[in-house]
Amino acid sequence: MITCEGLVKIYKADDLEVVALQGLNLSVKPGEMMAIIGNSGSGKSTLLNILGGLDRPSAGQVQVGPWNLLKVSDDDLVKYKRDTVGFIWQNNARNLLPFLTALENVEMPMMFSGKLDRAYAKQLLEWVGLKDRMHNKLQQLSGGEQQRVAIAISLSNRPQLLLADEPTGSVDSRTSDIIMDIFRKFNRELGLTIVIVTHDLSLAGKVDRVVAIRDGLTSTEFIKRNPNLDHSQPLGGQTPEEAHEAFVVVDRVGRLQIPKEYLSALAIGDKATMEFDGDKIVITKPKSLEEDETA
Ligand SMILES: Nc1ncnc2c1ncn2[C@@H]1O[C@H](COP(=O)(O)OP(=O)(O)OP(=O)(O)O)[C@@H](O)[C@H]1O
Repeated sequence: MITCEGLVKIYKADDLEVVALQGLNLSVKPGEMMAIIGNSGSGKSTLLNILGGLDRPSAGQVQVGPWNLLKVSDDDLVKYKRDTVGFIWQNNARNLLPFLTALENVEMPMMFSGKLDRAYAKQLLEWVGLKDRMHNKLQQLSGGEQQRVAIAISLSNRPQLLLADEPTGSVDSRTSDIIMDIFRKFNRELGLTIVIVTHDLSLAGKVDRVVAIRDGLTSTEFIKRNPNLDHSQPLGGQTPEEAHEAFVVVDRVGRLQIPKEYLSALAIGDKATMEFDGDKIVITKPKSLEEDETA
């Protein structure tokens, strides 16, 4: 569904350049429900905005289904945003209208794209557990309920891909569990591909795969230990390490990222010695640094 190769995003402000993504690789299969985790400033939102067609990449490759998002024309990008992708933000005020009912809010994007389908709008609200509240105005709903309306809206045009930026960032842990269960239901029953961006490690146990981003690059990948695990059983509170098997990401040309804490523990600066030891590769501080530097 998604392939990013060597994805680069540079923001230019006055004379300053910020390299938010520096050659990121990522691949997401159709029907996968995965999370991208990283610290503040690691490039998560930048990646999601590019995948959602809200921002253009600077270089590299980014393909979502049949769409090449580096080369797509502005007109096609509008079609892509309308038909292929659904978006959920942490701050749902961005796509909700408080003076309309939940149902009217879900119908609004359908009207914009000329495909009003009231039965489907009602079905979506029922799926997110708001059957009895669909005629309430948004301002009469709680924050968690509004977030569920936002999920229904994001699916109103039947996208194949759902992108969620910190979807549980401003709700309590019970509501967070409800939202993750709703995502899982849509993933299973509609085959929806879901990419969730978060810095909340407790969401990790609820997805099939977690990709960690560090400094604009994918660094580590966590894959669920038992993919057949019943997803309806809450795994909340588990860290990626507990619920998943961890792998370091090795890109197509053999590059990998060594965690900063490992490098500083061994006082490795900009050079290291690498030895192949039959069945492992050993990375150590250079034995003869001076020799190395004069070479
Ligand atoms: N529009 C912009 N102009 C300039 N720099 C930007 C812009 N958007 C993001 N950046 C910079 O790019 C880097 C990555 O930002 P990004 O928002 O993608 O990180 P993030 O991982 O989503 O962080 P957070 O969790 O805090 O939202 C940061 O250094 C940020 O300051």
